[in-house]
Amino acid sequence: MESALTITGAFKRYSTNNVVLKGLNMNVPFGTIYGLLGPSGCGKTTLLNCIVGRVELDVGIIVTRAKVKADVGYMPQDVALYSVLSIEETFKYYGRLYGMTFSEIERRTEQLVKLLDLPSEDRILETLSGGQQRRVSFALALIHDPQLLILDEPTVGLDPVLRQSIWEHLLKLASNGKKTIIITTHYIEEARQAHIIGLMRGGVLLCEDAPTQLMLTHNCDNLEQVFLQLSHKQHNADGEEDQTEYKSIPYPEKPKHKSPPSLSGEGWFLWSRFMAQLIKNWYFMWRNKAMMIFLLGLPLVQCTLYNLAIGHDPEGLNIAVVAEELTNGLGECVNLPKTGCFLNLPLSCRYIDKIRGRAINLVEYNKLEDGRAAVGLNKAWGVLHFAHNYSIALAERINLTADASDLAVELSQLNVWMDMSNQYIGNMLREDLISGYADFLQDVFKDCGWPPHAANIPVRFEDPVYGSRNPSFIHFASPAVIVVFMFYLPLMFTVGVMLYEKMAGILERCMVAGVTALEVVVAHSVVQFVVLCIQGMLMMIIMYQVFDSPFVGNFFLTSVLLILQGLSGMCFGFLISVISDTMNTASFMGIGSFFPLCSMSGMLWPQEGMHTILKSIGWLLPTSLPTEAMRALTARGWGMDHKTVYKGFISSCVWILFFCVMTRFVIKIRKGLRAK
Ligand SMILES: Nc1ncnc2c1ncn2[C@@H]1O[C@H](COP(=O)(O)OP(=O)(O)OP(=O)(O)O)[C@@H](O)[C@H]1O
Repeated sequence: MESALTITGAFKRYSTNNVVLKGLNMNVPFGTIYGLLGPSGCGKTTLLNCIVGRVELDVGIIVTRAKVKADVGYMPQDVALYSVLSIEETFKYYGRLYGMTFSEIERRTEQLVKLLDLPSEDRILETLSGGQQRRVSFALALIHDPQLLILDEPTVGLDPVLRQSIWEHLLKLASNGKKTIIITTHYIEEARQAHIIGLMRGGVLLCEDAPTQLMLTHNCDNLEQVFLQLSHKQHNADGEEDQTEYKSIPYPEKPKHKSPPSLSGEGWFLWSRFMAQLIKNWYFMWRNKAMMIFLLGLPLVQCTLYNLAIGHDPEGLNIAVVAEELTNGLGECVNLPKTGCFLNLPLSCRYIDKIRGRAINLVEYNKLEDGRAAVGLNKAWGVLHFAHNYSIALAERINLTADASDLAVELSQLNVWMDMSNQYIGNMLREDLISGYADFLQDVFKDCGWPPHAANIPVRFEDPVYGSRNPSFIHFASPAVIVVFMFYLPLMFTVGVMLYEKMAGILERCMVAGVTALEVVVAHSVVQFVVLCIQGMLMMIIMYQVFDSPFVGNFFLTSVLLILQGLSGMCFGFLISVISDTMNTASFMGIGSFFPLCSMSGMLWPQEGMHTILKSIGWLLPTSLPTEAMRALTARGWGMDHKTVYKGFISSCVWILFFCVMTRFVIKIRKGLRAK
């Protein structure tokens, strides 16, 4: 009888102590149903995985009439389908993968829904029972009418009537359609309907023959007894010379003749398969509306929160005031003139008036000890102390300048004790108190007819070359915030989607159907590109239109830089997805990389202020140079001819390349490890 598939001398192990296939030989005649029977863990699934190319044999040869992956219909043990897609969408996706037209898919869907008693086509897979999901999975193996069907326990958990109708259909396929079917099942009696039975135990096939012939040869009434008899023989075979056929062959010392994959794909990139991937991605996003809203809403919310929460000067900060020269306290100030050259009146009132504002809230204390205690108890951020004849001493200091007495210099001093435990608040208050003093003194000089500038230190800050006179932290950090978000949002999306497909076995199932890694990556990149363009646009609108961060640069160049940054994050996502096998590992990698990237990329603090060693490597990080380039583009309006700008672009491109090469490298290493 002509062979549809032969396996010779197959060995496969997952580790040195876990040899699963031990020199297995198998012959599946053309146009038959081959029932592969064996106890749990004997290696049936591993064998089927080797046939469809999910797993590589270490040693051995697989020869099959099926030449390309599309000639095979495969139903894995796990459902491995997109649970958020409907039955119809799933059929369309797989149909398109196999190059079927939409009308062919429709016709076939109708037949299969009837045959397998599937629920309505618009039902979402996750709403189906386990048995219904398995039937959808089975239908997908049949959808393109393949010549070789590999079915891993297709009838488990099904109603006996349905099981019978499935077997009848398989028999029809084998006899009328000349299809070859390899099927594993736990129901031994059900397997009697197969044309050939292969009894597998301990990584070898104990025998393969027609079920009736098997029972006849071994003089048994049923297959169960045959299996028991053969299992005993295999168990006792070790010591007996004449029963070598049951012995498992030791794993070869140096596995050498690895056979090439028995099934080839149809090229690295097929437009129809790529389009099928795109359609599936669209269905996936459409069904995951909550995820998409989150992905597009997150940059909006994050940028808005960032602008509302960060960078604004604190307000309502208490400052204690002890003015010994005011016998009736600060209330005295109300009746004093706010302007004019009255050096004999308490000048502390005019200064206090200058600093009183939104940021500073003045709280009066009678004694210096009380004021200082208030700072100690965190009731005030600082205490201002005016001596009892502060104004007289200050007037003497102004009038006599160089001839003023030491006592006058001492008493004209405004003493301040600050709580500097909070760097930003401490520095801001200090700056306000000093600039307020300069303003107050200038006013006095002006009112007395003296040149106001003489009250200042002789340094004049002209209009800044770049930026504003009062730059804010928010303007410093916003380019970095956009760059970091543009890196991490695609990373999250890519890792989420890729790991979901990988962990559910969906990716492998698609690859068995012929999809290539290139098609998966390109289809994902197209979707990701659209998503990241929208995300980037939203962030730019929030940052530069709604909240008015300075933007004096070239919009096109800035957009290109952000897109490159997004692609770099996506490629990092690919790398994390191939390294990690679980969401936990991926989360650790994502979170673990987030903080070093934020702290060392100049987002929170200028790189110039970092430790020398960190400074020498910090610029290498994927967000460092692009952040500087973004600042140069948006705040300085520099172009591509400037080093800071083009270095940002080069950095993003190099990181994209690096992540891609590393991803390829990790895939290769992991493949090598699996093969060992
Ligand atoms: N990816 C893997 N890594 C390591 N060991 C594996 C892997 N896959 C399978 N094994 C081991 O190989 C052996 C055979 O597993 P396999 O799934 O092929 O058996 P099976 O006959 O299909 O069992 P069942 O009928 O329960 O599905 C088992 O001991 C299993 O633990």
